[in-house]
Amino acid sequence: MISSETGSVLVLGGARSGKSTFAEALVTASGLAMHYVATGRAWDGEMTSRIAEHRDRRGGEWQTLEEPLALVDGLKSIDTPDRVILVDCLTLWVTNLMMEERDMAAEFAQLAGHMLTARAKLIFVSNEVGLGIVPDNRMARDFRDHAGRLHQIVAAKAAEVYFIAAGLPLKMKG
Ligand SMILES: Nc1nc2c(ncn2[C@@H]2O[C@H](COP(=O)(O)OP(=O)(O)OP(=O)(O)O)[C@@H](O)[C@H]2O)c(=O)[nH]1
Repeated sequence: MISSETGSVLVLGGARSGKSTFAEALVTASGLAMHYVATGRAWDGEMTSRIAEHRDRRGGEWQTLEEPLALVDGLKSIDTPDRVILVDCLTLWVTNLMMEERDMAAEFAQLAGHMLTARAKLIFVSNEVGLGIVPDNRMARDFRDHAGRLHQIVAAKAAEVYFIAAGLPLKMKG
């Protein structure tokens, strides 16, 4: 039997699959105060314009928190039951943790622990990066493995899990 331990949601999909738009719609439908936790960084002009596009789409009703590394601390700082928090996205968080050579298992365990006690509704967006051919460099293989492990941890705790492809959601859990 598939079980869940929290009211959280995980939304997985490929690049430009429509996963962020789908997750944003879940947030809007919740009727709760809308918070966006961005793990991305504007490291170049292209990312800056992608971020600007996201901000325009969200509009002024959202509160945005940028937490490239201290994701759990960020989530704890706004953890009240009247809030829904969209975390976009777990894979960029994994990238940032790897760049800083953090203890991945410890970071993932901390997030899983927070999911069990969170009072806010949590919606996680992440890239499914494990479907292609085996990457030819070690770092990309490690990244793919860390992301896969994190997805399993978060999916096990989540009440609902969706996979998005071509803008269409497939409900996998809940
Ligand atoms: N720093 C920061 N990053 C943001 C903000 N809004 C969005 N982002 C980042 O922008 C990233 C999404 O970029 P895109 O490349 O457009 O998304 P995508 O995954 O290709 O496309 P979708 O599947 O449609 O979501 C997210 O992972 C966020 O971390 C913001 O206000 N500040």
